[in-house]
Amino acid sequence: MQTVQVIVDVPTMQTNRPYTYLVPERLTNQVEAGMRVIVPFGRGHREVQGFVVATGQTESAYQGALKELTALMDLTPVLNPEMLALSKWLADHTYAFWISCLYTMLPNLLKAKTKRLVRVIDEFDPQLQQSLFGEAATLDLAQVQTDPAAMHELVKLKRAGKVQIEYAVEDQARAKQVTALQATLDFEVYEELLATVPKNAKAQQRLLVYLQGLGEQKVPLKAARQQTGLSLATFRLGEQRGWLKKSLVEQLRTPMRQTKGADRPVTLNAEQTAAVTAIQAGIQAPTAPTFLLKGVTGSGKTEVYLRAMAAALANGQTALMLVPEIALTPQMVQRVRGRFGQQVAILHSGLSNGERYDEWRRIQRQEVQVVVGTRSAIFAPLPKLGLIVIDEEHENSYKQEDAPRYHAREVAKWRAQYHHAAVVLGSATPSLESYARAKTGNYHLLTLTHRVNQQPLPPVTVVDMRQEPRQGGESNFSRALLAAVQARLAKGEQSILLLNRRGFSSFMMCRDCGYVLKCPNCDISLTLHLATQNMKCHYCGFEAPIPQRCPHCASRQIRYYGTGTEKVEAELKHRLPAARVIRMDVDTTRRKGQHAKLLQAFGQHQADILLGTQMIAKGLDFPNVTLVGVLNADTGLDLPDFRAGERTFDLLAQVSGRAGRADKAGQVFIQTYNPDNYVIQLAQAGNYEAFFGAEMQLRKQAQYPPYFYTVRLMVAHPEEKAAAKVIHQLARRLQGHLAPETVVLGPTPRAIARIKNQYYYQIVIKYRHDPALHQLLTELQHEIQRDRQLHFAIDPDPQYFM
Ligand SMILES: Nc1ncnc2c1ncn2[C@@H]1O[C@H](COP(=O)(O)OP(=O)(O)OP(=O)(O)O)[C@@H](O)[C@H]1O
Ligand SMILES: [Zn+2]
Ligand SMILES: [Zn+2]
Repeated sequence: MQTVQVIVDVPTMQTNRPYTYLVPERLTNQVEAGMRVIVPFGRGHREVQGFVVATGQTESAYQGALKELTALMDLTPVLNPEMLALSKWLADHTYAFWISCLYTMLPNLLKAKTKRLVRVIDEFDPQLQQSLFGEAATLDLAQVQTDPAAMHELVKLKRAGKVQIEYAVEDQARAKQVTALQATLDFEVYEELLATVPKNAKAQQRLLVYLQGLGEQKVPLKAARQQTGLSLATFRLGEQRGWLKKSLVEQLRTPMRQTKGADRPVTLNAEQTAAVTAIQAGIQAPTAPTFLLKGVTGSGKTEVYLRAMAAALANGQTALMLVPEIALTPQMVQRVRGRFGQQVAILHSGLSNGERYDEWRRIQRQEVQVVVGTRSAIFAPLPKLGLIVIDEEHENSYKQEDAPRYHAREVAKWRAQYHHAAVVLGSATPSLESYARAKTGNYHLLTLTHRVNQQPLPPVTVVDMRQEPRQGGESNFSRALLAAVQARLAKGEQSILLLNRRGFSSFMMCRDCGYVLKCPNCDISLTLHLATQNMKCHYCGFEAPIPQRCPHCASRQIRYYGTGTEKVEAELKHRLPAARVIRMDVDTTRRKGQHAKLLQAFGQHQADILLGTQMIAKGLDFPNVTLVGVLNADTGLDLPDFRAGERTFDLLAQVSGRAGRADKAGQVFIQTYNPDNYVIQLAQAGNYEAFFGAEMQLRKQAQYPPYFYTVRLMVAHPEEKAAAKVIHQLARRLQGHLAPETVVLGPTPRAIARIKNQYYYQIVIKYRHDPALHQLLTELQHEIQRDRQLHFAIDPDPQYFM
C-alpha cells in the first residue's frame, strides 16, 4: 500500500520529524511529495495540516499500526523536489523546525488557512461536472477534501487542465477575472460566412477574418478591441450569431508594470567584458562557481548583471537576482524590467498577498525566466536556474533575523550546487567574509576598477565638527558644507544629504536629573516623532504624549537629544529658504509607492536637496547630483558590535558614490567628531584595500569572522530569573564538549536586555573548526528544559550582537 511521509504543522522539537501515513485506496498515485494534507495527529487524533515530503510503499503486515491521511489539500504539489530537499537542509543548517522552513518557501496566501476554491475553466464530462459542482462554477475544496473519490476526480481534472485552484482571502486576493473571447467555428466555416456576409458590412467582415486567425487561443476582449478597432456592438453581434463565445479568464496582477520604455544594452568596456565572459563560462560549466564582482561605485556592475542574466537565458536557463530592499531600489527594478520585459517577476514584502501570490504562480507555471526580489525571493521556484546574482552582497538584510535564520548567500550557493548554476556576489564594498574568500581563491574575483564615466571617484573632505563655532546654538551644518550646498543651488545642481541614524534616535532627557524617557515594556528610550506629536517605541510600538515636565523631578528643562531628519529639514529651511528639499525617512515613505515617487521627483529636478537616512545611500544613479554631505559620520561607530566599523565604512563609501556619476565632477563632505578614526580616514581615501587590511588585523586579534565563525544561543523569558537559569545551564552543558580553540562569550544579558516584556540572555560561541559543535547544538535543542513561556533560539552567523 502507498504511504506518505508527512511533516506536521506542530512546531515543537518532539514533532520535528516525518510521520508515516497510509494513503486511502482511492488516492493511490494521486498524492505526490510537495502536496499539503490533513492528518490525524497525537492521542486525540486532532486534525492537523502537513506537507508530504516523500512517498513510499509499505508491507501490508505493518499497515495496522499506521493511520490514514484524512484529506488532500492540493491538487498539484505546491513545492517541487528541489524545494523539499532545500527545506530539509535549511532546517538542519539553521536549527529551525522543518515545518517553518517549508512555510518560508511559500507565499503568504498558501500559509494561512485560506479558502481554496476549485473553478471549472474548460468543459468536461457534464455528468461528472454536475455531480461535483452542481450548478455552481466553483467548489470549496475544504468540503470535499475528505472524500477520496471526489479528490481522485479533481486531481485528474487538474492534471488535464479542466479546473484551477483559487485561494480566496478577504483582501482582493482572488485571481482577477477578465472577459475573453474565443473563436467557435472551423476555418472553412468562417470562409463560407465571409462569402455570405454582405460586402458593405465591413465590421462583420473584419471580425470574421480576425476570428478565423485566432485558432484556439483566448484573447481578452479589451485586447481584441484594440487589435481590431471594432466596437463592442460588433463583438456582441458575433456572439449572438454564434461566431464567438465569451468566457472569463484569469488576469494576473503584475506590480510595478510601468517601465520607461525599453532599456538598451550599452557597449561594455574592457573590464565589464572580461567579467561577463568569465560569468558566462561559469554558467555553461557543469560546476557551481561563485564570483565576487568588486566594482567601485558607478563602475557599471548593473550592466554586468544584466548581460550575465541574458547569457543564462540564451543558454535556455533562468536567472534570479536579489536586491537588499526593492522599495529602495526602484531604479534597479526598472532597468531589469526594461531589459527583459514580461519575462520578469518581482517578489518583495511590499506587495499585497494577492500580488505576491500571482507573481509566484507566474514563476511556478514557468511563465517567467527572470525573478528580481528581496531575501525570500531566493526561494523562487525557478526551474533550470543558470545564474543567481546578489547585488550589494554585504548588506545585512540578506540574513533573516527570525527563524529560519538563513543567509540568502548560503541558500544561493546551495541552489547553485543543485542546478550547476553560477553565483555572482556584487558590491563596491564586499563583506570581509566574501573578500577573504576571494583572496584565497574560494571565489573567483572579478574587478571593475574605474567608473564608467572615466572620472575619478569624487574627492572627500573630512570636516572636524569639534572646530565649528557654537554661537547661536549647535548646527547640523558646518560652514564648509553649507557653502558647498549653496554653490550647488547657484549652479542648478543637486545635493544629497545623509543623516546617519544607525543605532540612534532622538530621545528625551532631563537636564536637571538626567532622566531619560523609556518604554515601559522594553529597555530602550522612546523616540520623538514630530509629525505625530508623540514619543514612540521602535521595538513594540508603545506611544506616549511628549512630556512638558520631567516625569521624575518635574523640571521643565527637557532636552531632545539626537538629530532627527525633521529637525535637519527645519534647519535647512531656515538657513537656505530658497532650497527645495525632499525628505526621505521612515515617516515620509511609509505609504506604498511613496519612496519611488519621491525619488522620481528628485530625478526630475523638482527639488535641489534630497535629505534622508540610510535608505538614500545605495543604488541611486542621478547624473545631476554633484554634492554628497554626510551630516554625522560617527553615530554607529561606537556601537557594541564588532561589525560597527565595517558598516560605517560601507555606508560612507556607498553614499559618497552617489556624487559625480555622469559628466559633472562630484564632491563629498563627511562631518565627524572623530576625524582621526581609521574608518573615517580610509573612507575618505576611498581605500577599500587598506580598510580590509586594517579591519582583518583587528578581527584576527579579537578572533572574529572571517577568522572565526560565530553562533549565538539566545534565551528569552518574561521572568528574568528563569531566563538566567536556562542560559547558565546551557553554558555548563557546553563545557568540556568544545574544541580547544573554541571560545565561549557569556552568558550575558543582551545590550537591550528587555524587549516586549521579555528578558534576553545570550551566549556567543566563536570557533574555527569544531566538527562536533553542530551535533552538540542540535542535541541541546532537544534537551533544553522548556516551560511554555521560554523562547530558545540558535542563530548561526548572527549579523548583530546587541
Ligand atoms: N559600458 C557602459 N557604457 C556607458 N554607460 C554605462 C556602461 N555601463 C554602465 N553604464 C552606465 O553607467 C551608470 C552607472 O552604472 P551602474 O549603476 O551599473 O553602476 P554600479 O556599479 O551598479 O554602481 P553602484 O554600486 O554605485 O550602484 C549607469 O547609468 C549605467 O547605465
Ligand atoms: Zn517598547
Ligand atoms: Zn528630571
